Amino acid sequence: MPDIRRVGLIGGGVIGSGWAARCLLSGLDVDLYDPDPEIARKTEEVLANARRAWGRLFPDARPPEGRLRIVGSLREAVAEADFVQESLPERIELKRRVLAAASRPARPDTIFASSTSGLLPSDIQAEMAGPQRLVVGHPFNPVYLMPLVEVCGGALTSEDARQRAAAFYRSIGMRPLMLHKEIDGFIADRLMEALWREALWLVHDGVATTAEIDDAIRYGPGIRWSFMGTFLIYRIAGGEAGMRHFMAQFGPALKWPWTRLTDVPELTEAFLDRLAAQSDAQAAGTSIRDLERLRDDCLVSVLSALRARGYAAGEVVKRQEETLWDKAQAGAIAAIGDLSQPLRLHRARVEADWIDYNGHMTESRYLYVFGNAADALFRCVGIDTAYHAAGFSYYTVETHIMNLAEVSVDEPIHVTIQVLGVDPKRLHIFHRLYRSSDDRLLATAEQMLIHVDTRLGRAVPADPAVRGRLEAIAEAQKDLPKPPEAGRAIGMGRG
Ligand SMILES: NC(=O)C1=CN([C@@H]2O[C@H](COP(=O)(O)OP(=O)(O)OC[C@H]3O[C@@H](n4cnc5c(N)ncnc54)[C@H](O)[C@@H]3O)[C@@H](O)[C@H]2O)C=CC1
Ligand SMILES: C[N+](C)(C)CC(=O)CC(=O)[O-]
Repeated sequence: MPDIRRVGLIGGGVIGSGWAARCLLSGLDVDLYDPDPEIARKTEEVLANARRAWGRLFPDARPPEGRLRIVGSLREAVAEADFVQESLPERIELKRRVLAAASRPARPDTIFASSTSGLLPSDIQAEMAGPQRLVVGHPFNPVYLMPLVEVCGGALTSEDARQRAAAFYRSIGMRPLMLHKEIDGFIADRLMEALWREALWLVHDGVATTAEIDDAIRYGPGIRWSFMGTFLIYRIAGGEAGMRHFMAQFGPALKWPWTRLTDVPELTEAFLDRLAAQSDAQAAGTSIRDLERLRDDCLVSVLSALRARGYAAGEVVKRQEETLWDKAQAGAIAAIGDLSQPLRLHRARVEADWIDYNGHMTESRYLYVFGNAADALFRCVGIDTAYHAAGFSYYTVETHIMNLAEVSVDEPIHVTIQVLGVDPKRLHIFHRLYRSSDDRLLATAEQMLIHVDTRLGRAVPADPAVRGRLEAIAEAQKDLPKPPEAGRAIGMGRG
């Protein structure tokens, strides 16, 4: 197959512009034909959003962008293209006619793909020159971010065309799902359509509002679906006995009025055997407890990302965290008892996304962990959400980290804090980060923090009660030896 360098796009609406963005950001040239007089502006606007999103997803891994040419005819869009993606309105006669016309001036080896959401490729390819090269490549909105593309051939499509299309999609960072049967709506739209039809009935019957139905998805099963789909999640829900047990428990509900979709398959032994066998193969020998841990880790990742956004389920998690902090903080300093030793206030586990290409915790995560440890100290001396809401906080103005040993994924770690000095506006602390399994010292950090009025943006004295608690710690620790790393400057010495 010749390298795909130039992509022809027919139609540049919601989906066509998404294809343009994915291809251009992957470094490919794009020739786009769309008779809409606003096409240049609309494509540029989508491209700007796509650049923004890719800039966050792949900050340093971006090839030079491809060149976008908005062309004035179908012929120009396909004549030099190595691959053509059609994203016309969902009308079979239009797609059939335009693709037939586009197939003639194109090179005979150019693959054609249709973005159709559910029309059959056999119906689309009928009048093309070289119909064997037409596949459906059904994407998801926004095309520049969603990895899935369903690849479906028609009666005349060659296996070579399906494979070449799949290889192209992989090369631009997508996950092709190869359909074994040509079927209206393919796989994903069939699933979404079932949910959609049920949702419309719920609104129609006055059972729930559109917002309530969306909440039922986004605070609940939608979060799990994003990484495990439905079968693996239900396998876990079947407990140690897996899918067989799940079907025994919930199979009868298929006959109950739980849905408007009442046409359900008979649960014959043969069908149940097939389900259980496919589920076993999917789990590939992973135990139920391991699957539960994988599910939980993915949920934590998704919920943490949403928490950072403070959106949807992330907003609930954020509020819960604040409540937990405030509860944990109440009387925390009294609970410590002995303040005379460095305070062990923060523990964590090295997460998979903290690991860099060297296979150990990446440098920015050291500061992240020390920052979390300082936050734990603040909570323990009375700086809670109300304190922040009143407009007061400590800001870090200087940090010196020394990395002393490596740490790998999943290892438990903890931090101790020694208070080196406190005055009305300043706080001088020293962190030691340990691997908890063997108390190996991994890193140290010295920090200077300033108490600020966050609204005025300037240093002000800390609340007397907060300062009193910090001074009590400093007083209790005054006889501890000064850490040798504290006050150290970076330099080459005499070599
Ligand atoms: N919108 C969505 O969420 C998804 C849509 N799709 C599929 O993608 C295809 C396109 O859908 P959208 O982008 O949503 O539609 P759209 O209406 O946003 O875009 C269609 C574009 O085709 C252009 N067009 C009309 N006649 C044309 C012609 N003769 N030659 C060239 N361009 C022409 C229009 O000016 C318009 O810009 C459909 O087949 C749809 O089923 C697939 C996945 C998701
Ligand atoms: C609504 N839709 C059927 C056009 C949706 C799709 O085909 C895929 C998507 O992006 O949801």
